[in-house]
Amino acid sequence: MKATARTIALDALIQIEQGGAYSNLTLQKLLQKNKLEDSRDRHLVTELVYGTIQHQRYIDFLLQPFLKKGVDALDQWVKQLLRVSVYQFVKLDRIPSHAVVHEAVEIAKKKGHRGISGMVNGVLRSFLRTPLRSTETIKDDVTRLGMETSHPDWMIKRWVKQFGWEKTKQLCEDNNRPPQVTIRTNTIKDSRAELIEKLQEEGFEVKETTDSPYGIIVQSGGHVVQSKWFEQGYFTIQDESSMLVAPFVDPKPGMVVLDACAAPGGKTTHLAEYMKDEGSVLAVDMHPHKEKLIRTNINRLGLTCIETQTMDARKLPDARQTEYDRILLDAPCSGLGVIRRKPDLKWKKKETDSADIAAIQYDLLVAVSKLLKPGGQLVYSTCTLEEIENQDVVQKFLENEPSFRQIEGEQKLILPQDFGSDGFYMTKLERIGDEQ
Ligand SMILES: C[S@@+](CC[C@H](N)C(=O)[O-])C[C@H]1O[C@@H](n2cnc3c(N)ncnc32)[C@H](O)[C@@H]1O
Repeated sequence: MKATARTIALDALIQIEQGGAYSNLTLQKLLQKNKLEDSRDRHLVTELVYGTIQHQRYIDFLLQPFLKKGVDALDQWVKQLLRVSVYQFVKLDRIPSHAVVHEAVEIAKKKGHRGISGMVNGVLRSFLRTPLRSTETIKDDVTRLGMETSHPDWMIKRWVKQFGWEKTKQLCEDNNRPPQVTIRTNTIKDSRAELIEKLQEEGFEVKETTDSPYGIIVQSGGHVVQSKWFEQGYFTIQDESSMLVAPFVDPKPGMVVLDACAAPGGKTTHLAEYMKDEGSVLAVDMHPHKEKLIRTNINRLGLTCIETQTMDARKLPDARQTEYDRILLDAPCSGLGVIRRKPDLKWKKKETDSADIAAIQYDLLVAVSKLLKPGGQLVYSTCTLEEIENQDVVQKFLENEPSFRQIEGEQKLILPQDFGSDGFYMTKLERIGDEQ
């Protein structure tokens, strides 16, 4: 079967649900393998995959009455084919319904037998003849919000406890909006204002970010990695929340800095740029292939003060005698602040995952804290919103490590709705100096 936008989207949806890889990586791989000529087709694949996963729970709710044994009893590919078709019916105005049905039936004929294509045809046509099922009959507020915005109940309940109802509702709605494309100026090479001019000359429509003085929002003009200034190291693609971390760590030129969980190096390279490439930054990550990603970024940006190492950061105190002025622990986490970029997290993560990863985060924090100079500062950050992985980890650490204190006022929790960037947590700890 010749690959089309819809068959590629279907393959991606099947692989994402069955396999371990996250949506962004699977999609990237499939788009690279099947080279679609037309950029509109590439956009359509992305839209179909993200949209279907984003609205999965709602789509299944709408489909349920048309399936005798329910959505989950279907073969994986039939389930995804029905889901992606319903997504187009209810969320995309520009594709005529008869075209959606026709394409789905053609795919079903090629992939299955006549019975299946007949069933797909029947379900989709009945769906179109019937008024949309209403969520108003769902009595429980959490389940109704979960159904309407497609989030699991447990996630909503936890957020309601942390943020209250209104913020949670907004958060769920914002998680289904596409994130902005933002880039960070490499200040070693250029100023933000000059980079803006360069990009405008290339035809990109851009504007400054509001919270980071280094960020640029790319509104249109194509894929910004195709700009010649990307290849020449003038910028890094990075979300605005992540751009706030290096200034929060605030390392001075000449300092000795550790970035303990560094790949792919978005924050490491910002730390080096912030230090005017003077001093030293050690970038550690557990996985060898990820160390290579950091190196690629360092080379592209033309930075010289960074050393990289593959290692489990929990073993660093045995491996290194150095004492650091600043440490960044941008810890592995459940990632629930970046659902806009990886909507499948909603379906892949389990309620107990945060507690499991919190144990690793705590061990990492204890280990790297041993390498901090007295008077030095350590930033703990994650791209999740969960208290268990953020405030609770820090609290437990402070209770067990009396030589550390949390610097007053130096704790930020950013929600996607705050200024349109990823959900993020960061806080600053200090090792109390010898004289105190
Ligand atoms: C949140 S990501 C870091 C993102 C990075 N700071 C950036 O801004 O580009 C967490 C990283 O921690 C790494 N990691 C997980 N466990 C680790 C460990 N025990 N030691 C070192 N790195 C670890 C993962 O491979 C992953 O690359």
